[in-house]
Amino acid sequence: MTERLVTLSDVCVRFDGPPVVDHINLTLNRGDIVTIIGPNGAGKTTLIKSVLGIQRITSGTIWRNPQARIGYVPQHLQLQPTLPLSVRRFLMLTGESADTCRQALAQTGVEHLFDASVHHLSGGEKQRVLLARALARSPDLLVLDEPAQGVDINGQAALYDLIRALRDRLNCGVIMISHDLHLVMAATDRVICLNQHVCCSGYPADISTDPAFIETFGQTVAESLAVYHHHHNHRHDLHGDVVESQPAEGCSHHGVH
Ligand SMILES: Nc1ncnc2c1ncn2[C@@H]1O[C@H](COP(=O)(O)OP(=O)(O)OP(=O)(O)O)[C@@H](O)[C@H]1O
Repeated sequence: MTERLVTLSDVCVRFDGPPVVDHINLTLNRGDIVTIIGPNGAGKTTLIKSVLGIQRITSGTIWRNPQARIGYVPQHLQLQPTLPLSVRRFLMLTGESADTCRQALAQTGVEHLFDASVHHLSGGEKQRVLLARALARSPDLLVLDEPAQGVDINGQAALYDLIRALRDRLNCGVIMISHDLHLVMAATDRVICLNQHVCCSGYPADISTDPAFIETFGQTVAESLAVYHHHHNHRHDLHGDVVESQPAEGCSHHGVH
């Protein structure tokens, strides 16, 4: 059975000028992987901060499943460089036990870094440690703001594979922001192309031929993604049964359900 984790209804966020997040409707269910793409300044981070409840919305409503635990990997992590801090201590700041933290680190493939200094991690190691911190809470919903930043291309593919595997293992929902369109096309279930409002949304393969996508990213980018057109036209429920496909939804000011 579909279990709803979060629903945004007609959500707008405005700072001083025009809305940064403009009339967004979105539902995320357990088991979904939804990726938000869009140009710089499109409101992606503001949108996921609204999902988390750390960004006040100007209008609309957000419903969160009260039972759902949320794990968050932020875009930037500011650590005081003069403060000695091991990965173990960093993870235990979540309030979870050393055992739980070590297991979370094992799930992201970097258990050997348990006693390393957080200040000496490579880009890819840091992202895996941040992911482990989010996993330590056994989340029902994982919220990831550019999880593959600072990671080389092979590492990025591995990280997206890991996120999919974690979704399968934990049966959680995932909402993330990504700038790597090729990896998004290959590794996500549903894409939302955001430019303040939802330009288009749907399956990755359908999205790249949507006029609103081409307008946002340009013909060259859209053509370079043509390789993904051999898409899956169905998906499976938790029992492996085929369920109805969802075509891409074009045009502005539309929601994603
Ligand atoms: N607290 C704030 N006060 C004022 N303006 C803000 C605030 N937070 C974000 N903005 C503005 O809202 C717009 C959207 O920012 P946001 O960080 O959501 O974009 P983004 O799509 O995540 O961008 P990027 O891809 O560059 O990370 C930007 O113009 C930004 O300057």
